[in-house]
Amino acid sequence: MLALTMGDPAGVGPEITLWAWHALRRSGPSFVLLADPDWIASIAHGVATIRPVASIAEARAVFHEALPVMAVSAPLGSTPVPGHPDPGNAGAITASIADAVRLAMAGDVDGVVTNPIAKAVLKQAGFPYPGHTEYLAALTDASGREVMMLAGPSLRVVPVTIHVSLREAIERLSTDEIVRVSLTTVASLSRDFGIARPRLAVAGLNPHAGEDGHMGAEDIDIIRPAIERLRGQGIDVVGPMPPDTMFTAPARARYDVAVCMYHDQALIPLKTLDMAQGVNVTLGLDLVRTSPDHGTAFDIAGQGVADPASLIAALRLAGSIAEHRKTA
Ligand SMILES: NC(=O)C1=CN([C@@H]2O[C@H](COP(=O)(O)OP(=O)(O)OC[C@H]3O[C@@H](n4cnc5c(N)ncnc54)[C@H](O)[C@@H]3O)[C@@H](O)[C@H]2O)C=CC1
Ligand SMILES: NCC(=O)COP(=O)(O)O
Repeated sequence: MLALTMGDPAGVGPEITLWAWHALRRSGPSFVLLADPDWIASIAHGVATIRPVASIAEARAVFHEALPVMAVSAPLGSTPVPGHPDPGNAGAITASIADAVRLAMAGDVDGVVTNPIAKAVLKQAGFPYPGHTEYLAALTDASGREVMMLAGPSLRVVPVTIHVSLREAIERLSTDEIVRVSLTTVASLSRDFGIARPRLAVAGLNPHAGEDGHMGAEDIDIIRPAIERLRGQGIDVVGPMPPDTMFTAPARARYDVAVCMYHDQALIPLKTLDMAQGVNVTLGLDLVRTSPDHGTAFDIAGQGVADPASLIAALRLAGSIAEHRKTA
């Protein structure tokens, strides 16, 4: 049993949740939605039967016949309108995440799957974190240990720096941080994905990975020493790879994960290749957390055209990681 957060209720989260339940109700993994049961029931439109539940045992018992919904510890500020986010709902959105984490840390659920939130909307309401990844780390006393991975059928990527400007990403890049992120990634691929000896490809930062220092010094001064340290620890690693050619099909066949230097270096190839099936996984925490790779998609919310595939993949991957951890 997994806990699924409500995300921004004005985004596509609610409708893809209904379709995800429809797709998984027989095969699982089972999940309980943390949201306002009356509001979800008002939008279910025959796609799903909604069942308010007060316990995980109850959720487990009803999942094959109804989508179990557990009330969030903070109420909605207003009735959600698709495509029109309201910062007044930030309290319920973030409480849904905190409630899910509590259930996971207590061992009541096997993991947390999050629906998309709009960072700017939460910021307007005073939410101090740049995204789920950092909030989940804070909630589980693991700040500084979190790592973001995006995994799809064609590619896995890990950005060393996450939700910061490009300028700040370059300033923050360090040998220690590349090593930390890489080691956490290796441990997770081995424990959570069953890859005994993961092969890492570390991206360069600059064009042509710096062209021997003629196009930037970071590849030589920061990235190469990290690769040498990782090799010294027995890790199968190559790099710094010229970023413009490391995502071609023949290059991808030679590694299990690309360690990238900044958010878009990682997420552009991932979403270009695997948008519909990509899953965001948080590594380095004491709980299992996945989410769809896409955002709130306010432009199409409520129109009945949102694709639930990435959320379904996120639920399946969380179930699979939880199983791997139980048997590890
Ligand atoms: N895990 C999370 O909570 C994430 C949240 N976001 C947030 O989402 C908000 C919007 O971000 P955008 O950059 O516009 O990205 P987005 O992923 O919401 O939308 C980009 C494009 O993809 C389409 N799209 C997204 N999901 C789709 C789906 N399930 N089916 C069909 N089409 C889909 C949208 O209609 C839009 O044209 C931002 O506030 C951002 O912070 C973005 C990424 C992840
Ligand atoms: N672009 C990925 C993203 O914004 C997801 O971040 P998070 O909310 O999972 O931390």
